[in-house]
Amino acid sequence: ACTNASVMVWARDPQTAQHINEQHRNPRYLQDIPLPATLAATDQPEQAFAFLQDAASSLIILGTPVAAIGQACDLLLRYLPPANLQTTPILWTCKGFEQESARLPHEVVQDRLAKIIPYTGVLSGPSFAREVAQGLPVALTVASSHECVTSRATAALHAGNTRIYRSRDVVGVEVGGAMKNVIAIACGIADGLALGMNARAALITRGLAEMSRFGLALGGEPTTFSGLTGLGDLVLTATGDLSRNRQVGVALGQGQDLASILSSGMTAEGVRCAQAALTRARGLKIDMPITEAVCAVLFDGVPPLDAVSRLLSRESRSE
Ligand SMILES: NC(=O)C1=CN([C@@H]2O[C@H](COP(=O)(O)OP(=O)(O)OC[C@H]3O[C@@H](n4cnc5c(N)ncnc54)[C@H](OP(=O)(O)O)[C@@H]3O)[C@@H](O)[C@H]2O)C=CC1
Ligand SMILES: O=C(CO)COP(=O)(O)O
Repeated sequence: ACTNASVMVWARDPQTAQHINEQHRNPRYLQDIPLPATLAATDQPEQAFAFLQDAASSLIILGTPVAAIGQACDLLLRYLPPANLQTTPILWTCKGFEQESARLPHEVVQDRLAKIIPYTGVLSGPSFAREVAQGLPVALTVASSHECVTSRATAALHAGNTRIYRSRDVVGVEVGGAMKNVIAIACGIADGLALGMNARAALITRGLAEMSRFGLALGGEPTTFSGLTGLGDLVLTATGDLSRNRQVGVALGQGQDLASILSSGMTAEGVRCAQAALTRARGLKIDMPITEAVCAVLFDGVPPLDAVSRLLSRESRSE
């Protein structure tokens, strides 16, 4: 979707890789969208990394959910050629907190790669995969503490209908990406209950306040939360029907139970990370009423309307 650069996809499923090479479509995701002729796939990590011949101009993007980011790092450590270790930037796209450890993706990556692979960063922002694959306009942020990472990512991805903005605020960008999913579930619940557009606007605005409070406490910068990866992605996910997190919320609001909603195997990172985010926020003494309400509905069997009543019955406060 970005440039005419050659792209090699590593897929863990050999049949998926074969199908991509032969049919130029992904049989599992967005099957209706033809893939560019410059994109090839393999299930062999050695073959994927051998593709990175020009270490100076290559870029690796880890496109897995948060739950697999540690495994993806292990794969890099095992198979990335020595020439690439100190030169090729690694970006990830996942949005959330790790379920068991409540760590942000960069904390997982740092733990695994820091001493061996220095150049890492996060790619985030409002970007439904379907629209990106269709080549529609999109603006994203790449954040890293290394300028060489943001400039390489910009050189590789900023083209045509794709705009790349640069940031140094990895924490703020990751907190925005994680929390917008949780708030999108809350907005979906409100819409599933037909509570109206005023309620949705209130949840987005107070959700942004919640995201910002939490993000600042974790070390993010204030302006990041009004940017693409904060407000931008929050508005997209909370209001756009392509959002899987929003879809989960709508179904809950309409009375379906969580197990049946997730039975298709759909990825909804907000479900996976809401409890971890809450645990981490409590440790920092940050008040997160909307996240608490979402967790109560997801995990404690609280009926959606009761969770809304709890939110509404909170004491009045200054904005
Ligand atoms: N979809 C979207 O619009 C956007 C998603 N994101 C974020 O990016 C991340 C990924 O999202 P998305 O692509 O939608 O998720 P999906 O679950 O739809 O796809 C994830 C991909 O990761 C692969 N994968 C999962 N686990 C592993 C593993 N252990 N080892 C190797 N590969 C693995 C899957 O392989 P397999 O097919 O074999 O299961 C699949 O190809 C999420 O955190 C999401 O929030 C960010 C921006 C937009
Ligand atoms: O992150 C996304 C858009 O930026 C995709 O949102 P969902 O994971 O809710 O589909």
